[in-house]
Amino acid sequence: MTTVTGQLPAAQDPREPIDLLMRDLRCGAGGLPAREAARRLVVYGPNELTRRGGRRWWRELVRQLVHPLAALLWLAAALALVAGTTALAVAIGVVVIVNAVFAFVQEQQAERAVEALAAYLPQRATVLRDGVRTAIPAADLVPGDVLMIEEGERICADARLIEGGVEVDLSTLNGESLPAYRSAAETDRGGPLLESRDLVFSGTSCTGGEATALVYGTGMRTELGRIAALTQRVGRDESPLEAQVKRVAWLIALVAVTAGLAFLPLGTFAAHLSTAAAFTFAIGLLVANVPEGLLPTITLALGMGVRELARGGAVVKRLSAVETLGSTTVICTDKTGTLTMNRMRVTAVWTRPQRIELEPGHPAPLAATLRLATAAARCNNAGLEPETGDPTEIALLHAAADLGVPVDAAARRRDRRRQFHFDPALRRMSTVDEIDGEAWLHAKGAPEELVPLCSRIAGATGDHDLIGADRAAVGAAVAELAAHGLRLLAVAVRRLPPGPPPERREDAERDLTLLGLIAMFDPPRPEVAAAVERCHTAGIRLMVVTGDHGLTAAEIARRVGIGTAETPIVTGAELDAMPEAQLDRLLTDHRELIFARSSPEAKLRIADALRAQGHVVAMTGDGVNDAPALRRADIGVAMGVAGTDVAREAATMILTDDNFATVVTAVQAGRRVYDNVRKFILYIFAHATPEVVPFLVFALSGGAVPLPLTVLQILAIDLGTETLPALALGREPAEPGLMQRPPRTRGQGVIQGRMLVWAWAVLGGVSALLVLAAFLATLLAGGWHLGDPTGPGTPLHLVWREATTMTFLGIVACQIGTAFAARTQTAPLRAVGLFTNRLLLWGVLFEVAFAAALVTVPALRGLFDTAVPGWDRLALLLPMPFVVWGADELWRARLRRRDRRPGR
Ligand SMILES: Nc1ncnc2c1ncn2[C@@H]1O[C@H](COP(=O)(O)OP(=O)(O)OP(=O)(O)O)[C@@H](O)[C@H]1O
Repeated sequence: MTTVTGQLPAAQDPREPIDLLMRDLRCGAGGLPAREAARRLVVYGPNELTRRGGRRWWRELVRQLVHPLAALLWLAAALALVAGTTALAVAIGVVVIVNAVFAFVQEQQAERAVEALAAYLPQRATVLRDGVRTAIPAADLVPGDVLMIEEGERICADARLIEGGVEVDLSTLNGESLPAYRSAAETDRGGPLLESRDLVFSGTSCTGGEATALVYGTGMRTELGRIAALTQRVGRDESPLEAQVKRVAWLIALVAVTAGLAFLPLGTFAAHLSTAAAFTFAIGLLVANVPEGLLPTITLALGMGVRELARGGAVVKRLSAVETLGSTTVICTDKTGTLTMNRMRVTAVWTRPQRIELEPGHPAPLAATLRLATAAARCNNAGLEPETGDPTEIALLHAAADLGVPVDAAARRRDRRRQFHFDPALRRMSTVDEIDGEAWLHAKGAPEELVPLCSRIAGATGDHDLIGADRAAVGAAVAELAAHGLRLLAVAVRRLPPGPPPERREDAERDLTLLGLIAMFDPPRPEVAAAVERCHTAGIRLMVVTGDHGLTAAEIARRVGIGTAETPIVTGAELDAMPEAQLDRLLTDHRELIFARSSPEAKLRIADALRAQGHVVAMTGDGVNDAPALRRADIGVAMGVAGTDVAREAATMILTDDNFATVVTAVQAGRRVYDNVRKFILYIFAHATPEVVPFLVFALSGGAVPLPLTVLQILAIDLGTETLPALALGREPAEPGLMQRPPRTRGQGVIQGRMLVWAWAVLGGVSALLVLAAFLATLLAGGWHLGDPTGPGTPLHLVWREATTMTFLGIVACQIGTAFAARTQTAPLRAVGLFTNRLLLWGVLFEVAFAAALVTVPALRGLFDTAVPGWDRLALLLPMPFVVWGADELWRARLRRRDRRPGR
């Protein structure tokens, strides 16, 4: 190994001859010593892109102050100023600013929730340190490191290949979608750096092959770092929910403006107000009804959803995913590692002369069995001390060791001459190994793939031609073992003719001698059965799409509750031959299906067919080839542990525990967040009726009934007392029955007719009646008669102030009832418990304190035209929340009865 001097490498040309580059980087092919790497890390800094911080947040804040709804409010403030009501103009100005700050904080929080996700998925890289393969966090890579690149990995630094060749997807750097081949054997001295055929770059991914490379640029000193200034911020897409709410917000703003304008003639001609007063009320109506706070509140709720999902093991990349998850109708899941634990154990070894169950005290293996175990240990890339590599191969090594066959990794590496990697499409791999001067091909793979390549089979007395009877025996063994849910591998060998080993796979993997079968068990994850059950009650369909044998998949699926004996098993070959119409029929006729021996293309086809039928599809995958299907599904789900970086990049959601149950939990969380958004929209909408009706009464009575509520009081409700309870509703726990109802249909709006009727007519209607009754009762009790003047200086002015205070406090009281009513959509409140949302209790306390301050603090009293009502009046307020909430309970009970009626 090269000794590293105390000096730091100077800037170098990555295309100079490799020995010069190594000299410049002061490193060798054996990698850096760990201590030198640590020192370089201090000097070069972590291998990360630094954010351009600075004044960005200012821009965000200003954006909140000038967005169209805020502009509308500014206009209202200007009009108020023109109308001579400076206090109102100032109040509106304050409202816009407070709102902007609020929205800014909410959006920042939501954004931070998404950004914090990176911590859940640390990128790792494999390097040689002190000559030993070591996995390190990608952030610790330094120039001079020797990096090992494998298929499916994201390349995390700029590097020069020193061995091997890889296909890389450079699309992040040059937008080119076709993979490029990069090889240590090529050299390019001139031309653009990105096109050099022996260089690979940070931010790209390896889609095939493997290579060793020398890192020369990390962090901001990479090609990606150079263009990072343009791409640093992850784009924030607007979710359909946000787009919908934005549309509704605009619609309501339009209604508010129209209502405000309509009030002008109504106020001046019907209520005989002065133009200035009519203006003031019109502005009040407008300000009260423009739902400027709605959107940031929804963004925050989605952001909180993202954070909560991440804690539960599901990292989503976009806010909108939370919402899509909630409407998932089909989950297409693979089997190994998702439904099962990916903890393989060989249970049986089958050869033509002997079948051994690998239990303690199993019989001594015959020569044929030992030969099979030896081949399986050769054609293997795993290690036992410590356990490294693919769980299938680790299990094979354990079995081989158990049968007394040597499994030493160093010896295996020493004898290996060539390897044909495991190809998920071919479902087999092979190695060429030199044993006692002879070259042998060792192959293992799915029996359907490997047996057709065999012309001979190992028997009790030596090898013989593979005849019909042997094929039948192998077929029977496969069927029998797979029906027990066992995963099967066939193992074969071939003695190669002298000379260099074949270059091409097809030339090597032929004329094989079948040694036998290995059966292994991969236990289902214990939590999966309950998750499957949850899917069943929630009306979510399940499809198993696996690379494994149909019978194995069907048995494992049956054990976790997916499918029955009648569930069709469709193999990859059958699917390939199936016309679209037949596939569509199959998907319509069966709620659950098993797609076995399926290819990544099959996944894509299934996802497309399901989506064309209107389904919202969540699809799991972990390989490089799964990326297109993951992109095409509504929710692509990649595995955080076993998945490749390429799959993770294509996915919308990454499971940090690879567990199917987590997908279901995420769907549940998605449903809950969506529900909660509806809850606070309901709550915010409900106040419109009790706020608008008093104005109408005033206007329609031609001013004979004095104004029951002032503009500033409306502002105090909408932008003061209600804010915290609305936010708290976004944190409601899941409502009972959340996973007992069918998924919502694609395109179903978040705001529906039934909900508006509920908000405006039921909750709002009852509230309006109550507050008007309290207002009129206070006026009448104070000696007022219809038409009596109540303006400043009149004898009844104080009575009117007391009465408006009652309207104001009445609305606050009713909204407390509404908040509790909004907590459930159909279930009775007792089913969720009164005290289960602590935040809401705090919100209500704030609401009461805020309202009390407006009524009791003398300075505020003057501004808001309030007065302290007597105890007898206050007592009128007490039942109000209960009446609103009670009316709502009755309404919900009616809905429950209707939904239960047969035929619904
Ligand atoms: N390391 C390996 N060497 C040779 N053959 C293998 C190896 N791993 C798997 N196979 C064979 O390829 C088949 C498909 O494996 P693949 O990994 O594509 O799917 P799977 O893990 O069985 O299922 P799923 O798609 O549900 O994760 C296996 O059933 C097995 O027969």
